[in-house]
Amino acid sequence: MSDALKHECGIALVRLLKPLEYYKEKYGSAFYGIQKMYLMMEKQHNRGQDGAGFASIKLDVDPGQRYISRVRSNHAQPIQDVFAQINDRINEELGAHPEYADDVAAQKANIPYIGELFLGHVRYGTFGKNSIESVHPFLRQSNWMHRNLILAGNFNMTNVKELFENLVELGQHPKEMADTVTVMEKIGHFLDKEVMQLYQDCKGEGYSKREASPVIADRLDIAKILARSAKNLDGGYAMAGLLGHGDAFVFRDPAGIRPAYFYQDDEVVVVASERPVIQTVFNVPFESVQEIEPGNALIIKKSGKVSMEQILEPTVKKACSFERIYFSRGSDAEIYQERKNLGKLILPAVLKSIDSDTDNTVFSYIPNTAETSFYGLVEAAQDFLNQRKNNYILENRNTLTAETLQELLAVKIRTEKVAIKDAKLRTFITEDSSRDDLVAHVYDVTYGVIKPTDNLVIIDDSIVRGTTLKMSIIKMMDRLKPKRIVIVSSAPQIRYPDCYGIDMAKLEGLVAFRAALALLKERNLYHIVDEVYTKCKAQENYLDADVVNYVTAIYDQFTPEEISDKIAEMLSSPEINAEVKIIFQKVEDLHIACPKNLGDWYFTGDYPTPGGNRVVNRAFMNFYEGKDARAY
Ligand SMILES: NC(=O)CC[C@H](N)C(=O)O
Repeated sequence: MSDALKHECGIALVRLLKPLEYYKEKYGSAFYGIQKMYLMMEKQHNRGQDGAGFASIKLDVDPGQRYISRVRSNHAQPIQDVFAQINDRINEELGAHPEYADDVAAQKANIPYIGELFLGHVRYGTFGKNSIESVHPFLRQSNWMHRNLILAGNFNMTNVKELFENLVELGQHPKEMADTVTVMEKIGHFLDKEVMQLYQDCKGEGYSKREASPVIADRLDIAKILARSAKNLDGGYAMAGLLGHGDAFVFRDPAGIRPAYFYQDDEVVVVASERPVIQTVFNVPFESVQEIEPGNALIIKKSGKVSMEQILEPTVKKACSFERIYFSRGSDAEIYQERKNLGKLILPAVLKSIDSDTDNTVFSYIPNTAETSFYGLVEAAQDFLNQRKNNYILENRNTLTAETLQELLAVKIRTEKVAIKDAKLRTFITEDSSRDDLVAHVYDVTYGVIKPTDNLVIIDDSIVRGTTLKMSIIKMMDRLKPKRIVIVSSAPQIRYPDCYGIDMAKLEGLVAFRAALALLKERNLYHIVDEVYTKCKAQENYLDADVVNYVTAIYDQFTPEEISDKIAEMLSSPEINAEVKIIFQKVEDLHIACPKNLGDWYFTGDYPTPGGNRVVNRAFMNFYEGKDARAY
């Protein structure tokens, strides 16, 4: 994506099912779990670079011994920083105590971070700021082992404010309004309740307080706690939690908006936000990694018992399609094919834009995430060309000479690496004066491969704000003096805000929205903007279930092509000599390419939870009232 879009988070959970000695013997180190966590987090760095955090739990320790460790960082390279801290500390201890080297029991007793249960997180915030306090995992401490709660999630709730109010209604006094704290305190509240209940039961059965503690831990019904806590949640989430004594869970929203995958054998249980992370780090095949089903929680009891339990009734599955288009790594077997299909399916529109003149067209892509859809586009273009050659040969088979046949077969689809991101330049971009010129050079171009008679087709994953296209890419492409620049977006037009984990909560930032406004103005239809506002305003105090997305009226007046053409016009400027065209994927084709991820609210306004309609209304009102704020 040429626009920097802050998005996503990644979770990583590992539970070692065997005693630590086993890993020392088999893999040469009792720090096996930490090493795996490092890899799992690094392999998800694409999901978040605002911050990273790690927590670990040692099972079965004696009172007085530390059993929970946590490190968080919001430094420039947060994952590196977290593991540098962990490494330093471990090496310090091992250096000071050479006798620990082969003594796993001593390592576990004396060195932090080593343990049997781990939770990691990489963050791009969608709520609050990027302070260290906002970095996951969050920790709710207690002197009772089983009441310690550690939480990390890839999530965004549309109703955090309401959830926060609920806590206050319960008499609580949360010390901050971070969304993760709110969710954690909610789970914490029901955890406390469950513990109380179990304690009463134990008491009735004649257990002493001390005896009751492990019995409570054993009997804790995680599914019940989660079901109570999740009742009013409205959002997209994959929430991972650990309890101090060693239970763990990962719980996914009922529409399956946010992703969560797991793997299990007799040594480990592993959860991550992306499948290939688990495949690579544990060297296991595609089929052995499964999805946590929507509305379900994977529950790992301290005993090692693993179960999948339904927490909430699943709704229609609307897994986020942006995961497939852009966020998740394309190394996933399915995602790789899906991205290629996105490229393939858009070829007809591309051919139309270049009058099928493939001889005078160079195909390229904007690095790096669009590379896979580029391969798909080019394969489809090759098929098209072959078909054309076929037809020609069949039609002219009587007159064809060896030379013309050779000439014909030599014709190829022209592909070049035209745009190269010059990442280093970004750090200079500070001052406002001459900023535009600097920004223009964020992308470098390859000279000498484009002729003035050529079309230049560039595929990108998606176009959000269009700023980089306007300020840099199109300007730099124009220096190559093509006849026409065709920008191809493998995603449809982004028309509506996200409220489920992508930090895209403002309408006026979206180039499609600005284009629609411009068209409304041009055609003297701007009164529709006022009408939409009035309708949104009237719904302000409605229950979420009753709110309708009226913002669709802004787009309803126009065909997608009209909006695309307007976007092209807005991204071009008088000094650009080439004709600029923009093509977006059709929503129907997106669904054909990515059939398992039908969540498309940012393209269609079709939100999978009632809170989504409230958010899009709020976003519109924020725009209309000139408020620069997130809409949830
Ligand atoms: N992208 C995410 O999943 C963010 C998680 C959470 N909402 C935060 O801001 O910390």
